[in-house]
Amino acid sequence: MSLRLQARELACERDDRVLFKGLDVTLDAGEILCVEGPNGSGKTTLLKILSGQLGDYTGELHYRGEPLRRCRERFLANLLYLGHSAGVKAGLTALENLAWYQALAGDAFDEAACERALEEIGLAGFEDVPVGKLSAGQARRVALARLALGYRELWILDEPFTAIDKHGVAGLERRLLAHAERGGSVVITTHHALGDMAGIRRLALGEQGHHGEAA
Ligand SMILES: Nc1ncnc2c1ncn2[C@@H]1O[C@H](COP(=O)(O)OP(=O)(O)OP(=O)(O)O)[C@@H](O)[C@H]1O
Repeated sequence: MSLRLQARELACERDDRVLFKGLDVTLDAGEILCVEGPNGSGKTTLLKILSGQLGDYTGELHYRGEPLRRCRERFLANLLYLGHSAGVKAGLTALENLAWYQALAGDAFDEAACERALEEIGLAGFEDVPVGKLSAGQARRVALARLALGYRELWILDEPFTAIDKHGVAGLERRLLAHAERGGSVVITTHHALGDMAGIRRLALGEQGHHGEAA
């Protein structure tokens, strides 16, 4: 398995409070890492650091053995980051949102692929509905449809299960496993208890000791 993402001695403070320090994270191809911890323990902050969105931390971050700052473009081309909020445009339809994502990623608009992604995520028939008129769970599903749009080897997903029903959660868990099986990697935070996902690694932040990594 090739080493994909490696963080060494990461430390981050907010308002003079240490969120974590001495944190080592490694993520190989085919691995799923679940970052756990109570509210405010730094999960979102860590995911933002790992996805190259924050600079105010100390420690080292490497992607495929190279310092991230030296290969940022290649790293971003291989990354799919889904943030805490659904991050969808309320004034655009479900289909237009996916077209927008594709354009942002520098991909050509592929209407058939977008429709397929929406169907896979349970939104067949809602393609032309403005996202502002969808339910919270449906809007989240529009964001999640990006997981089926093109291939990115690294997924960093912040609370992707928010507002998703039981059936949708099971489908998303299957999608994560399938991604790992084909060599993709995932870093995920969730307050949702993940189902029986063999091989998942866990990283505990917060009260368990802010830098303990469990197998
Ligand atoms: N830009 C910022 N400026 C100041 N403090 C911040 C900033 N971003 C986050 N924090 C603080 O850092 C702490 C960790 O926030 P973070 O969002 O990483 O926690 P979390 O573990 O993801 O929480 P939750 O489970 O509630 O989503 C919080 O106390 C938050 O107020």
